[in-house]
Amino acid sequence: MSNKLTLGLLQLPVGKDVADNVRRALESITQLKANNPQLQLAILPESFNGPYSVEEFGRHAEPVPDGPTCRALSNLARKLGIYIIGGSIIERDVCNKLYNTCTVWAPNGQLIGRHRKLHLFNMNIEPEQLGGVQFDEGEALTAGNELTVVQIGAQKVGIGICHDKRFEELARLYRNMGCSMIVYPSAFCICQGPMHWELLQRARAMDNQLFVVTCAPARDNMSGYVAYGHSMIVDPWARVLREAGQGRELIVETIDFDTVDEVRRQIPIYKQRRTDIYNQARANI
Ligand SMILES: O=C(O)CCC(=O)C(=O)O
Repeated sequence: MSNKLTLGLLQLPVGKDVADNVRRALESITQLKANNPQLQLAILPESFNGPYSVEEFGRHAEPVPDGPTCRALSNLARKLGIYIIGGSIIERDVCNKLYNTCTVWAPNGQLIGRHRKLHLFNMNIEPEQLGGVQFDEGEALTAGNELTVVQIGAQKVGIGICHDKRFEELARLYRNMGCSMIVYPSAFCICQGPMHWELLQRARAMDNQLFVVTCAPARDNMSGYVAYGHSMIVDPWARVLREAGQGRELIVETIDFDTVDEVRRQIPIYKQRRTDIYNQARANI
């Protein structure tokens, strides 16, 4: 099996109307595939079908996988014969709990992964700091409890959502589970984005020697939560391979997973780790 994968990042605007957002996502993926027949995987942003807002989550929540957005993604994956990492949507479960959920679809339209955001975004940066940001997803959402690894072609891919990328233990576990790429649909805002967005991705890529990919919404200065944009592909050397700007942008890139082995062979930190010492120290904390 080829060690290459052609993926597309769809940095799309997200408005108030769910049907419009979904239609735009479907049309954009269809167009991207028409222009790039080699496309194998399309990736959407966090909360791609509705506003990223604690007050609005309940309004646009849907069942997974039996809601209209999931059905549309499944049909499109099958029609185009590609994988889709469906950014995230707000999921309403049978007990009426809400989750920030990423669904992953195979080229036959089957659901192969459902990741409920593990680390809910909770931050209170004071206004003096770069405009500040106050956000607490926990006011409306419940955190997931499971890691999610999906098989995409020959690769194992770990899934996280936005704030999940701040937690290096999660990325480490994905690496230990055999992943060669982690995909984080995301929506950082313009406050902490410039400080931490690229750094976090490069750090996760460097520590774990794998590809790190994010897809963010396009910036809308009039929305309540102004997204940073800058969807990105970072390679296992921790180099930024591709980076979007702030507006609507579609990126297509073919990545070569031989780079993963190349880096792991040349900088063999995983053979050098002193887990004996770490475990001993951990037991004494
Ligand atoms: O961790 C951050 O700084 C931002 C997180 C975020 O925007 C999110 O989880 O949606």
